[in-house]
Amino acid sequence: MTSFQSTLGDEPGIAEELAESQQSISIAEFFEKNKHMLGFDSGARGLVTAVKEAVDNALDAAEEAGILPDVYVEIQEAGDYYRLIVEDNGPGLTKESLPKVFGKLLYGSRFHAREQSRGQQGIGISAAVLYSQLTSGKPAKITSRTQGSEEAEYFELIVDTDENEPEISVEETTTWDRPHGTRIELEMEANMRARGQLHDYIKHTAVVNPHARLELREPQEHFKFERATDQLPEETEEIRPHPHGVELGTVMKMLAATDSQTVSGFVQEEFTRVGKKTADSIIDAFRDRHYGREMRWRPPADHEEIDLNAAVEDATANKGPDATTAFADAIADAVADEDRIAHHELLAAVDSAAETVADDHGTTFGDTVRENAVEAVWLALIDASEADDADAATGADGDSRLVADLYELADGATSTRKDDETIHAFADRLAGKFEDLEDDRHRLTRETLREFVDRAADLTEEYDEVSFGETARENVVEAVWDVMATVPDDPPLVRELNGDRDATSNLVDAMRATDIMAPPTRCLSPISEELITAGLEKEFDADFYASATRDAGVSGGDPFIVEAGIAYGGELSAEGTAEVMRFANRVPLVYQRGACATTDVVKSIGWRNYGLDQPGGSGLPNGPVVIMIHVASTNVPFTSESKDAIANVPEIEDEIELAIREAARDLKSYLNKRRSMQQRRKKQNVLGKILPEMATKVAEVTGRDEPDIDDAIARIMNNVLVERQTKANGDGQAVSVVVENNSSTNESLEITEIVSAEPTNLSDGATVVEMDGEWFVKWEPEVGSDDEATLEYEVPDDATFDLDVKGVESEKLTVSS
Ligand SMILES: Nc1ncnc2c1ncn2[C@@H]1O[C@H](COP(=O)(O)OP(=O)(O)OP(=O)(O)O)[C@@H](O)[C@H]1O
Repeated sequence: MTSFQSTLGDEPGIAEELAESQQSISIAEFFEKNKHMLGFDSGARGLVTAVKEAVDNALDAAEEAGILPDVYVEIQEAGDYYRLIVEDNGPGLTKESLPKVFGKLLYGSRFHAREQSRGQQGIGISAAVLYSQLTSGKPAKITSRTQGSEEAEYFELIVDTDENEPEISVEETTTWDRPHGTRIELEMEANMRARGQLHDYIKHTAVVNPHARLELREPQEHFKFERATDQLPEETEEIRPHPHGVELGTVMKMLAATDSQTVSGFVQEEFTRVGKKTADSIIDAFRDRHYGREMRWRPPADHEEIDLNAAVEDATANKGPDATTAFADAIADAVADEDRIAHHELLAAVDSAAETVADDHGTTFGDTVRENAVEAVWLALIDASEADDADAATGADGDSRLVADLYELADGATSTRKDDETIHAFADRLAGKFEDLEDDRHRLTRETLREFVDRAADLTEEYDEVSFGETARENVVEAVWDVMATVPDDPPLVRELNGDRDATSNLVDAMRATDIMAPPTRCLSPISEELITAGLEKEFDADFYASATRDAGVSGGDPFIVEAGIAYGGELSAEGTAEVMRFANRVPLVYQRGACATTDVVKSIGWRNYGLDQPGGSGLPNGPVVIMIHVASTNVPFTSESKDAIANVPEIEDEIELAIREAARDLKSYLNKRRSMQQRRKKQNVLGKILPEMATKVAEVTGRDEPDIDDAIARIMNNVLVERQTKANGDGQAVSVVVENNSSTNESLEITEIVSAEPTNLSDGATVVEMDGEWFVKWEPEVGSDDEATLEYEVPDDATFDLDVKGVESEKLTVSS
């Protein structure tokens, strides 16, 4: 039976017919259909996204111009629609760029800049315009006034989705009371169901942007967040990409575009943190990959009957006996001086011998003589047998020198469990591979070396019935590669590399393998530990706050910094799981929590280790905790264009984890301390109840005075005891404050006596301040463990006192006055 498919190709013109319906799609048309990708999937969400795009742009623009941002957001009900107005005091937009910014997707100033900014793609605000025109049919109304201009520009426009170009309906100049800035008015089908997310976005934006003034007026509520500081975030600078993490395709593009001619110039010019020395290291690593290394063999030992002098002399003709001997001696000495020697090193030694001897003897040693000498010595090194004593006795040939040399390397690199015979058989096979090499300089890449080792190991396993596992193989490769020499060949020029995928891939590998200083962080603007804590304190009434800012890392050539903060206890809700606050480049992320790398990392941490409750030992911890994470990067890897969630990039996840753990360690010590203080308090309460009863009983039985309970409690609890004693002294009284440190640590205290009369005869170290008829007498004694300090003064008889002690937690302190 003939199938439909098999006849399809026979019909003439069908491919042509199909081809006719193929056409390119404009990016605007694409996003018109796929608005969910940009965060405009519903009316509720669309409104939040539009606010976010406009506010992020306003903050970016003002900061870039060095202006403290002032952003006003208003949402009005407008019949069937909502009207969104966002006004900023930024630098404004020129008449030429304005229509494109709002009426063309993928148009912006940040896509190519390696500098931290909220905006990245050049899609955000034009997508909001697109969403508004799609749902309300109304154009966007934009007013903008640039600094110093008399008038403002006013436009009404939409995105022409066929062309992805702005379609302007109104264009005029107007007056505006703001000296500079931009005002956007969009109408859209929307609702306020995502009010919570909207408030969170504005509130959290205020937390991490304390230099901004933000106002939100919506149909039901009105918020104003005043500036908490006049300090703009440190200005960021654009940087070049870092060599760690740039992709192959990017480097190929960069090679095509660069003005540099050499690879050294290219890496220094186009990348950050690459100077001459680093460029040299990159080029060495590149040579290893591109050209391979040359094997270095051991020079002959004394017991080996290898006469390099004779070899050179035999190979040298017509130079006269003296010059020939001197030439041979110089080469043999140079070889003997090396631990190991590679072919190109031998070449250099022969050249140097030729120059010296030529000067001394007035003869020249041309290329042919030199080549003959190199060949003769090299053959002697790699071809000869090593006649050891045993062989000499039996007259048998020893192993080849290569076998002996490789045997030693392999023996040192493999476990002692492998017997001599196995290693020997392996070395023999590996040496055979070197001998078979077409390149008699014994030059090979690491991959080829690995193939040689694998082949030799496979054969050894097969014929000698022993195992030669992965670790042993890799160790042998490492040991041999280690003694091999990087070749001195010049790297290809940029024009030769350009378009050569394999060679460029070697360069990319070389850049990644080279130790290079972390990228400069002046392109980033982290919030800082201090401001994270301040922000959390402002927002959450907790008992404890911790924060951590990590050093910069690199991902995809872009530097990034991760910061974390934790708030615990206090007024935070103890019910349910921890609240996770996510930020990227100071922008709160309000959607897609479950798809975000930050959430994944928080869930993967064993929070029980840090003193939090975590059912099942994984997932979000329970309790009164807020965990805040900020990822700052010149290019945050979002999971989608709507920039809701950070992708699972391993280097970034590692740093997120380290930042959280750093803050969590502080939380753990706080919780541990709190727990031990709670136990102390419990114990002290019990003692405080039992001891007085016992004291009374003991006094009754013995007929003595009741002992001092405070003293006893302080000693049992290992507390610091501060006790005031007074004694009559003529007209007045002598006061001593005794500090008894029963704890196991040294303590620094701040002790203040507030006295109603002027004190005299103060003991050393006291300071006195009089205020409104009260004298504040202050000492700051350091009291060692098990030590005591006595602070003294005198006052008139009728004086009253008040003792205040600081520097020791209340649970570890007993004050008796
Ligand atoms: N309020 C504003 N004041 C001054 N310039 C602005 C303003 N809004 C936008 N721009 C300029 O317009 C460009 C495009 O903005 P758009 O929101 O489309 O993209 P973006 O912010 O660069 O990136 P993303 O798509 O990630 O939001 C910005 O890069 C910026 O140069």
